Amino acid sequence: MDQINNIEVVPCTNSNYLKPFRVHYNQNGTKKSWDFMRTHDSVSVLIFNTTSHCFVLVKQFRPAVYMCEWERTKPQPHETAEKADEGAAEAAGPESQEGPTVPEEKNSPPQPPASAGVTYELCAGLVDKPDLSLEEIARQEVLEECGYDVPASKLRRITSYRSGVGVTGAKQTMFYAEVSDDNCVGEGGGEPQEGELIEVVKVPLHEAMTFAYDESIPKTMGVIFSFIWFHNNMSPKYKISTNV
Ligand SMILES: Nc1nc(=O)c2ncn([C@@H]3O[C@H](COP(=O)(O)OP(=O)(O)O[C@H]4O[C@H](CO)[C@@H](O)[C@H](O)[C@H]4O)[C@@H](O)[C@H]3O)c2[nH]1
Ligand SMILES: [Mg+2]
Repeated sequence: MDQINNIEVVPCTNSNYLKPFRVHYNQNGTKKSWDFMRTHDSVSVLIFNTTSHCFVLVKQFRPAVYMCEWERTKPQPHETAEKADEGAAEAAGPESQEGPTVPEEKNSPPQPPASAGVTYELCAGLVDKPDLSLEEIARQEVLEECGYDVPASKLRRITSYRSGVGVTGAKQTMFYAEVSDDNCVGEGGGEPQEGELIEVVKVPLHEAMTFAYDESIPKTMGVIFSFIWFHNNMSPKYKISTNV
């Protein structure tokens, strides 16, 4: 289990990963504006191991998810005794540009466990290498994060879609990779020099649909969609019956 401590939230003024903007525009004669972030597009890969009949997922600590959980478990302003500060606190908000915020204030509940920020995801990565094809980026992620060496030509494109239409509008392209134990050349786990701490986890095929709809298991939409895609497109080949 990861140890998460010394948390401090500060304004993000300069990032290699996201840039906030405000766009002004006229829509059908009405003046409007919208705040959004520019980020990288991404790829994700549904990996199915034909030796063990398991899906191969990754599990990792996501700071953004953790901070959402923290916010959710914090008492609402009307529940705190600090009525006088309420207006200012509400106007500024923890993520405002006013300066650093340490979430651990008096009256705050104890810090949530690290597990509150850990999610199950498809193997995925940012499209941040302009000279590489999406397939090649996906191939590298499968190797780095999950330890399977599969040629880019064996990746089947499932579809692409917009992730986060309100905030980023970024496109994610999803692939399917069939692997066997023979393709396993390492443990995966991500690039330690990039600070990635990824756990590779297997979900048996016969448990996939229950897993997909179990709300107590935090996961991405990609996991749910791809399991259903497999169910609709590949299940006959693997002769399974699932109860959805
Ligand atoms: N975001 C960020 N902020 C930092 O401050 C920050 N500091 C370092 N990094 C580094 O950026 C790299 C990001 O890793 P990946 O290329 O594997 O991309 P993912 O984070 O897996 O994101 C994909 O998968 C997600 C799940 O399906 C989707 O939601 C995303 O759309 C999709 O891109 C890692 O080396 C990480 O150490 C940061 N990354
Ligand atoms: Mg990744």
